[in-house]
Amino acid sequence: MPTVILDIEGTVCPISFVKEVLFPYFVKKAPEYLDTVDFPIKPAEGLSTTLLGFPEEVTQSKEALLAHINDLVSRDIKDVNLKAFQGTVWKEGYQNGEIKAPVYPDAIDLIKSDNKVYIYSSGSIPAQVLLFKHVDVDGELKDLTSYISGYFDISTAGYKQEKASYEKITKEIGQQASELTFYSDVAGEVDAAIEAGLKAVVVVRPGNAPLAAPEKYNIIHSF
Ligand SMILES: CSCCC(=O)C(=O)COP(=O)(O)O
Ligand SMILES: [Mg+2]
Repeated sequence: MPTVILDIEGTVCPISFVKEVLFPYFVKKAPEYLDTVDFPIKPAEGLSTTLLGFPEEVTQSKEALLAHINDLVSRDIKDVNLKAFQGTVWKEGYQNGEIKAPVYPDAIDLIKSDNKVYIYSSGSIPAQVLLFKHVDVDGELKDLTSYISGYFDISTAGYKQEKASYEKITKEIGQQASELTFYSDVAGEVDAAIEAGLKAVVVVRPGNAPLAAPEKYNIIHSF
């Protein structure tokens, strides 16, 4: 049974879903969440623990923290604390039906196939699970999590353009690197996976950034 590792944004769902739905939802809701904690933030349970991961100088006031968070979002910085906070906020949107994940039909077919499927995204693992629990299939919500063997994010595996992250994932999965195929829209991620000995394929979807050197890669437009 082949084993595949799938990126999310730009691979199994459109980049526009992340940039035009998930990020704006987070930016709109984040202030309300910050209203639930006292500033300067002190060690406590729940959201405060996540927020204390941000640099100390920005956890002194709501205004400073919001400015920092909005800056990270606008530059699409893959920051562990930001990703954890985003997952917390998106949970509300998925649960109240405002957010549904537009996973490409061919990606749904792959996930439901005989392949062993793992996910590796910069989005936090709780955010990944929410996404695959709330997949929009012709207007109906479907939960695909039972088809997924495991999840990796930047807090568990490391950054996606680093060879060591794929070595760690290979060890966790417990197969030879050469038996694993990683799919991503980002050439730097595919390069890192190949360096670690995995097979890797670039997925080109509508709206993805153009590749600088397409001739270097195995490319697909759908699974
Ligand atoms: C649950 S993924 C949400 C999107 C996100 O925050 C992100 O950073 C996607 O990055 P990817 O590694 O999937 O391209
Ligand atoms: Mg991606």
